[in-house]
Amino acid sequence: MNLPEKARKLDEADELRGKRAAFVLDDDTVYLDGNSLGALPTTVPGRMADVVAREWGRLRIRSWTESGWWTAPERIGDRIAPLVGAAPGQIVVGDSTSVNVFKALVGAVRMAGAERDEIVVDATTFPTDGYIAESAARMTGRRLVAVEPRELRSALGPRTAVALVNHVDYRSGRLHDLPGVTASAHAAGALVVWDLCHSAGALPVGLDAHGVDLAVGCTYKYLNGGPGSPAFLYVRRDLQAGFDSPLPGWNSHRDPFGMSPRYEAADGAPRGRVGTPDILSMLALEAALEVWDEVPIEAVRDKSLALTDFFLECVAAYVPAGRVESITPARHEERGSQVALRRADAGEVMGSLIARGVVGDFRQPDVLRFGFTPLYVSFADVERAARVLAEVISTR
Ligand SMILES: Cc1ncc(COP(=O)(O)O)c(C=O)c1O
Ligand SMILES: Nc1c(O)cccc1C(=O)C[C@H](N)C(=O)O
Repeated sequence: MNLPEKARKLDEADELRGKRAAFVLDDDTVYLDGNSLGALPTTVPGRMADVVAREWGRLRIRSWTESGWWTAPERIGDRIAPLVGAAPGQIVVGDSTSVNVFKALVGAVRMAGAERDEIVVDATTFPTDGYIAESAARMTGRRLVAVEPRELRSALGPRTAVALVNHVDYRSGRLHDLPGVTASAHAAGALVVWDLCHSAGALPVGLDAHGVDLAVGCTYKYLNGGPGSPAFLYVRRDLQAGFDSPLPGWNSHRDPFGMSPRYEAADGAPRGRVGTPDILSMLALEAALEVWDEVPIEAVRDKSLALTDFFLECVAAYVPAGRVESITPARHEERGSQVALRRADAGEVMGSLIARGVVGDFRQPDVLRFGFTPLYVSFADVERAARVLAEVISTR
């Protein structure tokens, strides 16, 4: 069977194929950039029109209560919860991932105790996490220790307050061992904060099952919340009472409208809130999450692995050996939902791919990054992307 035929067969058998119609996409483009900005779900424009015209335009201030604006951060957190394996009441939506990394790290250091004087961060982290961790370490008088992911488990010890780890590496697509690293952190008496930006909505995370302490993630990638949609913060239920937020804004007060000069933290997930939520973005995200109704995250993972396997197969068949090198692990247990190919002229190659309708990312210094969003990427897309990649490379 040739590869286009194989793609057709795989698409016919794909139980998620109907979900593509739930997104605004054009058939001329193969969109492999959902790990940077997810596509627009068809549920969003109508909902936004209603939020603006009726809830804001006509109800105005009444919408904080009558339209459920005030409680949106917790309500939408509960909608994300099953996708990352969390029971309700532990996730709050708001702010950016960067801000939530700060809250989680400083909150964890405060819970860990004074004798634990190190913050460990994975050395390959997405830059914002590293920058924030450095600042959090300076502010809390801790030492920042950057460790290669494969050495993380042995680096955790009696001095570790908290480790901040990316679940999936944004550049290589490597999936880190969340159960193993979490268990090692706990064995060392330390806490762990996971950055789920590249795994939430792409694969099962199992936050509760693995006893994760705190986690953060963005919602504009695999959760399709839109540009700059708010991030989320998970604090495990039994840690919530001890979570002392470094940004105790009035929205996290036990009685915000009491307007008391004395701060008293709210119970539960709302303790992670800060100031007034970004309602328009937040409600766009809520509408976007409707596409997940009746979609098991396990089915998404199965298709994701099938898509990345098929892409690697097509690249191997179409691109002459030695012209690209995959830096994404071949083993399923170590692979997220993207494939990263290394080539010295990756920037120019990605430019040509985009000009031919295959949209991925270039990441410094030499990485072609292709993200596979199982809800709307087809096997035919995958075959076409690999074929166009081979054409572009053959001209260089
Ligand atoms: C792993 C990771 N963390 C954090 C961020 C950024 O977070 P923010 O929402 O603050 O821009 C990204 C992507 O932008 C990311 O890939
Ligand atoms: N957040 C982004 C943005 O505001 C503009 C462009 C790209 C992004 C991204 O999300 C980048 C992404 N985190 C990455 O893994 O490279």
